[in-house]
Formats: sequence, C-alpha cells, structure tokens
Amino acid sequence: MIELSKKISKLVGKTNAEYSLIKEGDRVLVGFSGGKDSTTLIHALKRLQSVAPYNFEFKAVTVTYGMGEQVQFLADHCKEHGIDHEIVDTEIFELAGEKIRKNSSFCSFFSRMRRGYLYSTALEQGYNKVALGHHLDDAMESFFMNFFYNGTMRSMPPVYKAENGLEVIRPLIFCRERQLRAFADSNEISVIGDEACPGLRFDVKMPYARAKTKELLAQLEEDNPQIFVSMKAAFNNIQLSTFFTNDELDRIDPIDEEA
Ligand SMILES: Nc1ncnc2c1ncn2[C@@H]1O[C@H](COP(=O)(O)OP(=O)(O)OP(=O)(O)O)[C@@H](O)[C@H]1O
Repeated sequence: MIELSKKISKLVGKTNAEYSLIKEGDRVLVGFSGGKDSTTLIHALKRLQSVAPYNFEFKAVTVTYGMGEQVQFLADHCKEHGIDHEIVDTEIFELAGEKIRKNSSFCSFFSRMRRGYLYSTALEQGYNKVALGHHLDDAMESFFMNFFYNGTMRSMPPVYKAENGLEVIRPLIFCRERQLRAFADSNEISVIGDEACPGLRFDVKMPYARAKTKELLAQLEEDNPQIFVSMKAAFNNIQLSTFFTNDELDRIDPIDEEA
C-alpha cells in the first residue's frame, strides 16, 4: 500500500482549493516521467480523487524520446495502483540532433517538445487540463535562473491557460522537493533519477545555471532555514512599482527605503 504523508496531501488539497486547480467534471492528463515528482503527483491525485466531494478523471501519460527507454515498469506501477496510463512514443531524440537552436539548452528543447506531445495527446483525447509535477524548489530555481542568467523575473505559476485552451496545473507547487523524495524513498518506489534529461547524452551546453542556482539556494537555506518560507511569501507580495519598469512606477514614493 502506498503511504502519502499527511503533509503532502494537505498541501495538495490546499493548493487545489486556493487556485481552483481541479473541479467537478475535469479530465486531467498528468505528465508522468517516472521521476519522484510526477510519481508523487499521480498518487496525490489518486488520493484527492478518493476524498474530494467532486468527481474528476485523470490519466498518467509517459512520453518516450525514441532512445530505447524502458518504461514498461511505469505502466506496471500504474496498473498495480489502478491508475490509467498511456505511453506516447516519439522520435524527439532524433529530431534534437537536427533541429536544436543554437545556444538553447538541450534540456529545454526536450521539455518544449515533450510539452507539445502532452498537449496534443490531451487535445486529441478530450482532456481539459494537463498536470505537471513541478514543486516549490523548481519554482524558486527557475525564478533565480531567470533573474541571474536571462534578465527576466518570472517563475512557475500554480495554474495558467495555454494558447491552445488547455489549463496547465501544478498541484505540487507548494511541496518541497525533499518531501517528494521522501515519499518515493519511504514507499520504496523505483524512480527515474533527476539526471534523466536526454539532453545530457549530447556533448553540449549542460544545465549549468540550474546546478549553480540549486547549490546557491541550498547554501542559503543552511544559514537561514526559513528562506523558502520567505521566498514563497514574496511571490505573493510583488510590489511592481519598486522596480524599473517605467509604466509601473508610482512616481511619488512616500518612504524612500534607500534614503
Ligand atoms: N517523459 C515524460 N513524460 C511525461 N511527462 C513528463 C516527462 N518528463 C517530464 N514530465 C512532466 O514534466 C514535469 C517537469 O519535468 P522535469 O524534467 O522538469 O521534471 P523533474 O523535476 O525531473 O520531475 P520528475 O521527477 O517528475 O521527472 C514532470 O514533473 C512531469 O510532470
């Protein structure tokens, strides 16, 4: 029997309610890589399905890249736990060699292509939402990577509407990565490692920015264990008029913090 911690199921329930992620009648396609995050996600949704006062459907979908990946064990895992599952086989790996844009990281190329297959499968099969297993550490890392290396301030919202009309939801967005790792470990579920990005098989630009940012946040958290609490609060407390965007400036600042 799979044990989902109270903490995770409470966080998922709360996030779901606060952002109206899943509602009555929703059909949710879940991106299931077999990593610890999306493995937790399918079990968290299974649990939500059993306790929520409304009905919704979901199916786990695994996209393969055409690299001869062995994913039958993921189908077996879902079958064992009564979760619908489908494998979508693609040739992304072959395409990557030909089509990758200069200076774009291979991991982001794979991620974009994979997302495309998840979207088209959802649309073809009448799903209205796509759920992904991103968590709070992902949101913060992504924010700081963009901040430090890409000159933009952006992160990962709990929900957004894609151009094709699908809603993309992230029910684990307030869970810490270590909680998801603990879930997989304590249930002795064999998961695909985080280094599974197929881009790492090419001798090209590695995800240096992510590794550096992860390391930095871990160091900062050692000194200040509350740092993620503060960062999460900050994401709900954005004061646009204190930045440099001309259109957002108030012009009159009653308390000049820097004075
Ligand atoms: N091969 C795949 N097939 C289907 N969905 C995927 C696949 N790879 C990733 N996803 C989805 O995209 C999300 C983000 O992918 P990313 O590679 O950044 O995840 P990760 O942090 O390694 O997560 P996970 O532990 O779930 O693999 C995953 O949590 C999952 O929902």
